[in-house]
Amino acid sequence: MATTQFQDLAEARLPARPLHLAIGMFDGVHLGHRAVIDAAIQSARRSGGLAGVLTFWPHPSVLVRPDSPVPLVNDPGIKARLLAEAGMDFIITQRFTPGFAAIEAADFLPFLQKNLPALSAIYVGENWRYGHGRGGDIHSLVEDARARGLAVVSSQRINLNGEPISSTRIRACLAEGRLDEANALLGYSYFAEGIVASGKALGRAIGFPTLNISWDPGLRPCFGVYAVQVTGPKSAGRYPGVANYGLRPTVEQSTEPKLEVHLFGPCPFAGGDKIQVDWLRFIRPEMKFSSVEELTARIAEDRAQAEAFFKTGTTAK
Ligand SMILES: Cc1cc2nc3c(=O)[nH]c(=O)nc-3n(C[C@H](O)[C@H](O)[C@H](O)COP(=O)(O)O)c2cc1C
Ligand SMILES: Nc1ncnc2c1ncn2[C@@H]1O[C@H](COP(=O)(O)OP(=O)(O)OP(=O)(O)O)[C@@H](O)[C@H]1O
Repeated sequence: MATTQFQDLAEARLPARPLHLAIGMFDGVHLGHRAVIDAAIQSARRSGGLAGVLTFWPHPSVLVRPDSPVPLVNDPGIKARLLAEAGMDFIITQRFTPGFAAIEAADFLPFLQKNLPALSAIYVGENWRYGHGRGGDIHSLVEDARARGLAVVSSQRINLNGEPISSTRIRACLAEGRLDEANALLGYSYFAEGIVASGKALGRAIGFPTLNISWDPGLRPCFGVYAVQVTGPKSAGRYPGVANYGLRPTVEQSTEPKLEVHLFGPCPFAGGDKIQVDWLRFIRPEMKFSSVEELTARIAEDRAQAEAFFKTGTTAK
């Protein structure tokens, strides 16, 4: 079944089948989120109901502290795609307006039931908070739900290496170049999706042609060099390469980071193609070199390290 998307609870028109609703921001759709999502999907499949997600846009921090909102791992389109791939039947991206934020915890379930009369069960993590000022918690939720004939399925916090998995932890890993940990927490390889644009063609001149990708993530990962794998429209293959994400201080003065990928083999992609770049291993931080020759020599080393990673799973020389 194709996933149906709604921009607001008030617009959700769903068949009269029991609704199993997972609720949260789900930025990154990480392994902890998957526990909540999978519980909803399994119950829906067992009971002949529908599984859906109630998520929000923008992030609540945009209202609470507009000067420093939380930078997001996923834009709403990517998040919806990940949730659809997980098996969700519907996704409601509720606008997080001042009016919505003002709903008191005690009024939250009545509000949900008014918009989703077939609501049967709610799926959240045990630490989930809701309502104005995050006034409601799992205890109030269970109590209110029982009184209203709703089930609550709460997932225990999933940990990695003894620490809870969270979007916050993943953001810190990505920003600090701890890509292996970020990927382990996500349960998939962090990726960028964008359109191939034309570069300055200096890459070709120095022997390392690159695909320049238009990509402007909310959360900017650590500027640096990564072993990557590219997929795109022209062929079913996965193309290994080495990427730089950053400001390219050796060759330009810019404040807007760019993502560029040098593929090891022939490149089947051209300007205008939409490609996905999976980030597999952090190699080094971006640096300012004193000459293009020094940069070129270093890129040759980066390429060798990335090739070694694809052959042996390690980047050690
Ligand atoms: C593997 C790799 C590593 C790179 N590392 C750096 C770096 O540390 N510092 C930097 O200023 N530019 C770095 N670059 C960016 C180069 O400056 C850039 O690829 C080159 O100028 C070509 O740009 P163009 O494709 O827009 O012509 C790197 C590029 C690649 C492919
Ligand atoms: N590690 C986890 N284990 C189980 N459930 C989780 C875990 N992390 C989040 N959840 C649940 O998934 C839903 C979406 O969570 P939310 O996006 O608020 O999580 P988060 O990853 O903790 O984000 P942040 O770090 O930005 O606060 C919520 O119901 C939440 O309780």
